[in-house]
Amino acid sequence: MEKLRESLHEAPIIDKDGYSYLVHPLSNGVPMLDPQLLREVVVGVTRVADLDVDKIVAPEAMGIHIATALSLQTDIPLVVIRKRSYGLDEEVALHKTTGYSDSEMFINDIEADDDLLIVDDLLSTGGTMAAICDALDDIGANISDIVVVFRKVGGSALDETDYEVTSLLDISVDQSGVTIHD
Ligand SMILES: O=P(O)(O)OC[C@H]1O[C@H](OP(=O)(O)OP(=O)(O)O)[C@H](O)[C@@H]1O
Ligand SMILES: Nc1ncnc2[nH]cnc12
Repeated sequence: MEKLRESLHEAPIIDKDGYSYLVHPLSNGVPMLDPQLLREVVVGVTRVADLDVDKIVAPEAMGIHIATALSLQTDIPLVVIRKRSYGLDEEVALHKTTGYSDSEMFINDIEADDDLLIVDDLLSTGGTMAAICDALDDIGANISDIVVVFRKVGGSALDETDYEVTSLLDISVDQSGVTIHD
């Protein structure tokens, strides 16, 4: 994970009403995402993830490019959990909160008994992932694995659940920069 580590030292931090927010190619699409970095991440995910699944699931927006690259690499189909409703039959809505926002998301085309790998760029409060896991569980899907690129240390909403998250790097973020926790 050499490129991933290096990239964190160059990443700007912005203040979102007192919340230190990492601006990183994988988490924001800016600054420019180097294909070699994306490749390193996809290889990293394939090494740790359970790939014996029916579908890769990624939340809009910044899980999408990671999950797309992973889908191309593994031939596993991809479902995106969207921030907009399509009003399709069986669409499931969920409410998610992060450290700086509050919004709805919508799940389509996940069925009971689907085996799923959930992929996202970053886990912070865990508000997004916990809401997604609850909704997928209500549908009756089986969450086989959850992999994120970055996990902010210090505890998350997932700690109170049975779901385990694997991260490529554990980090903390404050105004002075990013610390990697090995
Ligand atoms: O653990 P949490 O506190 O829930 O934060 C993690 C979530 O926050 C970011 O998404 P965001 O909602 O900012 O949307 P984006 O992907 O469109 O940037 C990130 O991509 C994760 O999905
Ligand atoms: N890019 C980011 N940096 C820090 N915390 C976050 N929580 C969600 N996205 C984040």
